[in-house]
Amino acid sequence: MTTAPLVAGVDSSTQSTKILVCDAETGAVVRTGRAAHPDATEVDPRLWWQAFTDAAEGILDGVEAIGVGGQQHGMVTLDEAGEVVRPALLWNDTRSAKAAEALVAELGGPGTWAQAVGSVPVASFTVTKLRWMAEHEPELADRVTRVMLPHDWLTWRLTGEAVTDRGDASGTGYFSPATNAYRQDILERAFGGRSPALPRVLGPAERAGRTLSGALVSAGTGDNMAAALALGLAEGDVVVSLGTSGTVFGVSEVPAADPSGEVAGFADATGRFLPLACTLNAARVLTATAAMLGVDLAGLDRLALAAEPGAGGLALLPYLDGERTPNLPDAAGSLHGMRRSNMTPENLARAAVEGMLCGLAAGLDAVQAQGVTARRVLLIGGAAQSEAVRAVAPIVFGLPVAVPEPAEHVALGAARQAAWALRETTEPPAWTVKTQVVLEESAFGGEEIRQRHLQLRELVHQVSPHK
Ligand SMILES: Nc1ncnc2c1ncn2[C@@H]1O[C@H](COP(=O)(O)OP(=O)(O)O)[C@@H](O)[C@H]1O
Ligand SMILES: O=C(CO)[C@@H](O)[C@H](O)COP(=O)(O)O
Repeated sequence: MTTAPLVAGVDSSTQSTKILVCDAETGAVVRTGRAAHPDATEVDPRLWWQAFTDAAEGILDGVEAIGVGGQQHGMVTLDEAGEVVRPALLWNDTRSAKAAEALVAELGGPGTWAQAVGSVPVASFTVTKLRWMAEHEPELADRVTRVMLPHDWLTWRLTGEAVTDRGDASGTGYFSPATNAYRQDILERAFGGRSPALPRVLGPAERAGRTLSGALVSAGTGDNMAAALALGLAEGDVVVSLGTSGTVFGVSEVPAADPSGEVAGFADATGRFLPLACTLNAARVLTATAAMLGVDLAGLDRLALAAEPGAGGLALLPYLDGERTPNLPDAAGSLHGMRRSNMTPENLARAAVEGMLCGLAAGLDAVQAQGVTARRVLLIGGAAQSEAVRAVAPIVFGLPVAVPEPAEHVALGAARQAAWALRETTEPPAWTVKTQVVLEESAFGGEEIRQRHLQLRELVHQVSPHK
């Protein structure tokens, strides 16, 4: 009997590093590892390396190939000696919001950006962080000779090669997914005329290099692209991922260019495109609400499930960390519609779940407006494990919701990419994803909940300093 090679997939996301060691033929998970990241919006990349080595402790024996999926957009700056110049600014750091506004205006407005790089940059995008650094830390900016994304930096630590893929590159704001080329002019304009080196963009199954111990390393990609690769998205499938960020995306054969900025026209990890809408407030809305109510996440589920759909008229607009879509970086959350009769822990728990999902429902509309067909939602990410989220999602989305078997889908996709690079085949290996439950859509109450959420959004937009 021959045994299949082992491959490893790494998910270096906002809150933690997770590693899956998988059978390269079937994708069956053989071993797992995990380590936490600091809770901050700027993080020294060396802490990600530490988390990687902690999570990898004792599980990589016999692994022939590794792929790295990473949180998108983070700005990693390196000097001549390859040392980190400053802590990385993460996708959820909103300090570059003004820089984003200025850059959008300078290049000719949102439509010009959407055509140039597929997306209208907001504070999340790397290009705006470089502008912020050029303006606020010019002496540090002068020392920067190389710029990378989080997954690029980990791949570089593993192989010594400065490489990326078009999926993650498409979140920088200086790479065009439509032409597969960097926009050096945009990079230089943003970074005050400086011209740092950028990682070489590899094809989907190309090899980045080898680790010191000889394991092959694949190109790696952004975390959402890795999840899409794990799930092998078909036409009609739309993913809703509920991690630190909430994302909605589907695979497309054509690039998106949404001048409203609601949808980012990313590339995927297979040579196609990944139109995506992203909110800043997802799983942590639930942890914050649970803490406020003095319960754990299971307790929050029980409370939310004990309330009626619509939470008795209570609505939560969960802009707890500001918001990205809609672009309201300085906004705070709002609780609306309070009456003596509805101010119960049950309704508050329900309003948190509904409010979080309504933000994603707006993203679903926006992604569909960009030509993505949605016949079912695949629910993934940490908060997809919540019973209340599973109950409310089909109501709010008005679509059947399938929950793939619990797995770290980003790490799984990175492992699948590693197996693909190992085999050097034209298509990724045929791993199958099992669906755990399918929840039928429910027309009951969804439209009313969404409408109330939209009205509350309008109210908040009127008083927000950015709109
Ligand atoms: N059963 C659950 N109910 C609600 N939230 C959950 C549950 N299990 C995990 N989470 C949340 O999921 C988040 C982690 O999800 P994950 O997708 O790993 O995030 P990230 O990729 O951003 O690091 C945490 O905020 C955690 O509280
Ligand atoms: O910025 C985006 C997508 O554009 C985020 O989705 C990040 O990629 C972080 O992902 P999580 O750690 O929340 O999964």
